[in-house]
Amino acid sequence: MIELQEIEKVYQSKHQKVVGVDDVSLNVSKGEVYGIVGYSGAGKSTLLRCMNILERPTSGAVLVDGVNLLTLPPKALRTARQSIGMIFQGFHLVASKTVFENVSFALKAAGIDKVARKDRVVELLELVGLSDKINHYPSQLSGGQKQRVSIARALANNPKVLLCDEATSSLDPSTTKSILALLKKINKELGITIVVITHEMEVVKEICQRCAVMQDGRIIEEGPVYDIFSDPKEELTKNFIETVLQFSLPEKLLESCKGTLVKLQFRGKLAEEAIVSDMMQGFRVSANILHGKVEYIQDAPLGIFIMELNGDKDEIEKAIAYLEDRVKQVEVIQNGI
Ligand SMILES: Nc1ncnc2c1ncn2[C@@H]1O[C@H](COP(=O)(O)OP(=O)(O)OP(=O)(O)O)[C@@H](O)[C@H]1O
Repeated sequence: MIELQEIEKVYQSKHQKVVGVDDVSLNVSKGEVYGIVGYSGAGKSTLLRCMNILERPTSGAVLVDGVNLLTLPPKALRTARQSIGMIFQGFHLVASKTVFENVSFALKAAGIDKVARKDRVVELLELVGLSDKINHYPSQLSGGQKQRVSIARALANNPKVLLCDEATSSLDPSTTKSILALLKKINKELGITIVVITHEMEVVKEICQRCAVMQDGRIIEEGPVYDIFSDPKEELTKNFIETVLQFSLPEKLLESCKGTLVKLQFRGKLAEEAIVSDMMQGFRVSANILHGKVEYIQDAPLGIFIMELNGDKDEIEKAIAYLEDRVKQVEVIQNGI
């Protein structure tokens, strides 16, 4: 649905040159939710804005539904843009207009007549759960409600794609969850392709099927969200994963552990098997679980355990070999003292 080919965006001023996006190519498939994650300044917003030519890339090609937007004359580009909705962290609502007028405006701009506009606004507000706020002003709404209005406005002209620029970053955790649930519903029920940029890995975990990690204008890692969570390759990706999975142990606990510390990661069905108790029955070792959780990533389980093994060196080695054989992802984080 969206194909970026070798996108580069350079900001050139009199005294300096800043590379916002540096040679990025990626594909977002029709109907998927795709996440782009990175810290501030990584180039996420610039890249997202290149997808609807709010920002014109310095070089490269932007294909949306097979059409290279960079080759379109202004009028055709304006029409093509109607199939790409966008929402922002700051909502961008017009303060002096009611909810109805804010949503209706997008339809008016697309040349829809008054009667059809009214029906469509009512339908859209129902979809986002705000029918009772139709005559309210933005100042009378909470952050979550404002974002719902901006989602309704973005969907007004039946876009094929919805771009979300840090759409939940200014919302509290429970409002964030409800907005993410709404985005999920829009994706499932309306089949709209969604691209989200965020610095919150939790958002990626919650709604994305695939994601890319950006640093210094480049994509440093990309793949299915489950693979990124269960087997991150880059240090930065590991840091992002850590914010959700939090598998580090407190220093104090680490200091007091005298045994061998092992971290296990169970993918998919393995998370439901009794591997640790099988190991304890098979070998003369004791296992003290220091940390353990099963995280669900798009309904697929990912289990993480950190345990301390005690026993004879030989038995511990055999137990670890057994775990490696069954679990595959085993890391000895401290050898027994
Ligand atoms: N209009 C501009 N003029 C000059 N430099 C810019 C401009 N817009 C962005 N940049 C630079 O491009 C780089 C990427 O910025 P961008 O806003 O895309 O990052 P980001 O990952 O979205 O960060 P944030 O989450 O803080 O917005 C930064 O170094 C930024 O300073």
